[in-house]
Amino acid sequence: MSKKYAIGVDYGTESGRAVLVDLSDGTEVADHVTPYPHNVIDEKLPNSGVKLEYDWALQHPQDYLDVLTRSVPAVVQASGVDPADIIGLGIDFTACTMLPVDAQGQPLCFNPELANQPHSWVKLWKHHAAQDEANLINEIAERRGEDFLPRYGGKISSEWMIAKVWQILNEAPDIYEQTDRFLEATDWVVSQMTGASDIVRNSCTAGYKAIWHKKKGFPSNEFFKALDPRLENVTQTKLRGEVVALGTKAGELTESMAKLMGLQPGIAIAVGNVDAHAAVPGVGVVTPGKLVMAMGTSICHMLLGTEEREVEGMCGVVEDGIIPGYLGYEAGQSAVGDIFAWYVEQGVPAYVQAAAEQEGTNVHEWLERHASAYKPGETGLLALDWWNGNRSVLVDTELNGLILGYSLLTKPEEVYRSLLEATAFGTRKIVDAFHNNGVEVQELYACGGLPQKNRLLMQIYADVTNREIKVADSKQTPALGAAMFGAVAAGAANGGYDSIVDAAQKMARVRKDTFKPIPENVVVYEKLYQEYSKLHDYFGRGENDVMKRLRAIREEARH
Ligand SMILES: Nc1ncnc2c1ncn2[C@@H]1O[C@H](COP(=O)(O)OP(=O)(O)O)[C@@H](O)[C@H]1O
Ligand SMILES: O=C(CO)[C@@H](O)[C@@H](O)COP(=O)(O)O
Repeated sequence: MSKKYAIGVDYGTESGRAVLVDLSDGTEVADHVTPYPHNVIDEKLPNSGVKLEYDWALQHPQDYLDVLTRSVPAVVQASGVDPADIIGLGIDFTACTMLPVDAQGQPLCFNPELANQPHSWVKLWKHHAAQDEANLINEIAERRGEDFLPRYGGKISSEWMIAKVWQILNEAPDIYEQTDRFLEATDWVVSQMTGASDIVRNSCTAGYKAIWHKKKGFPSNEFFKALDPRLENVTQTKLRGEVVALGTKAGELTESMAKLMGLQPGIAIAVGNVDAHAAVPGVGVVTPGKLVMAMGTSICHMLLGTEEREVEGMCGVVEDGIIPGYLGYEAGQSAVGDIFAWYVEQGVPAYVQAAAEQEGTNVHEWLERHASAYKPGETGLLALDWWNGNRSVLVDTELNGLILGYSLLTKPEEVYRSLLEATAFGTRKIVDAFHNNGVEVQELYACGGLPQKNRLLMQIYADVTNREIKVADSKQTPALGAAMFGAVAAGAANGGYDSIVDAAQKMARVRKDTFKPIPENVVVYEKLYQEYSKLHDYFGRGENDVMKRLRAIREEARH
């Protein structure tokens, strides 16, 4: 039998990439990236120019289809593989990235009459403008003693489905009315490939992002009624749809999409998945004790467990949510690479840019090299990593960043180093929260763009957490994981696999080189972490709500 292949498509925040994978050993034969033509829409709507409010982050659904029709043919062509040997395709996505669709499954923003209404567009995961709704969801759920709250670390995030749906209802009831269903973008893109009129939802986003439970389903209608009487039946109406397990075949590729994607019609399309969750088998983790960090613009922390535990501020624990047979735990930091990008774009003096350019390197690399010359603690700086709020463990998007310890001698590379360290302290908070609450963390596994881009960052993470870090050998780990799920959807009988564990065992690899904690650094970072924790609690747990007061003053000033 000839070699068989699957394709994984990873939808990130700014681009989508396709990877064509050899199913015998996981070799990534070809990959191709399509930057989203409209990128993140956070200032004004395309065409109409309608201005967006603060904290909004939208996307254009056509950009997702462009990834399929540009990157997929590109990998098939570059690999020289016969499309007849490509047996399955899986996708993974940022989440909760959601959109309203009509009865035909078409995004409302495709309708020219609705395109000038911000609420008709895709809300990206980092759309944070539904915080008021999230606060009320939490208040009401707590008052009613809803048993789902502990599964989400005590708080439902404004990034998630219910808060976003409610924001649409509150601010654009007409759009809410015209919505047939609210879908995760990952499920919508799958439906576009399978042409299925009955759209299936994947258990991962349903569980982590829409408060769905394998045994209990969604929260009760009474709960939704208590939020808002207009939401009473939302789970039977606009959130309806069969919820199926990861690895399930959602359907088969349609003739028309096959033509556009350069594939054969009828191949297996797996149900959608989330980027971070797909990365777990992608890095070969199929057992507890190993925390996987998908490190990019943000970090998602993924961990398997055998018992349901309550962990402060975790994003969620979902049965079978990552690997069937285990409880999947997720936590996260909503900005990491994004913070470094902010500094490079907004904070670096011209002489650094000029020096980097002259040396033929990019500003990140220049800063990393110069920051590496410092010992832990030597900068005298300490930062709180809340440039995009705090996802875990405080679950509060209204917190902001802070850098302490500036002097007239402070150098840009010192600030950069303090930002790298701040994000490592944020990860340490998460590791401690799991480990101290009975969900063991023995080793760290890293994947995503950052481990390949910044060695200093990775060493700091090993030192701050005092744990060895293994790095994925794959450059595109979520896409590799997605391809594995595509192979599972196809099944062993067709040259794929019958379970994700089988697929991961054959196809995943980590690099030989690992990052090991350096004992003398660990000691200094322990001291700095204690200081970080004090600042974290002071500004983040209500002792001094100055960050929130500043926000309120800013809002007043803007209106
Ligand atoms: N050398 C570097 N060191 C640290 N961060 C970097 C470096 N180069 C780029 N970045 C950051 O990496 C992030 C992109 O990560 P990547 O994993 O490629 O994307 P995504 O999260 O969208 O999948 C950006 O936020 C960017 O600022
Ligand atoms: O929230 C999740 C997963 O639950 C991510 O999709 C979101 O943080 C975006 O991740 P990336 O920064 O694109 O890697």
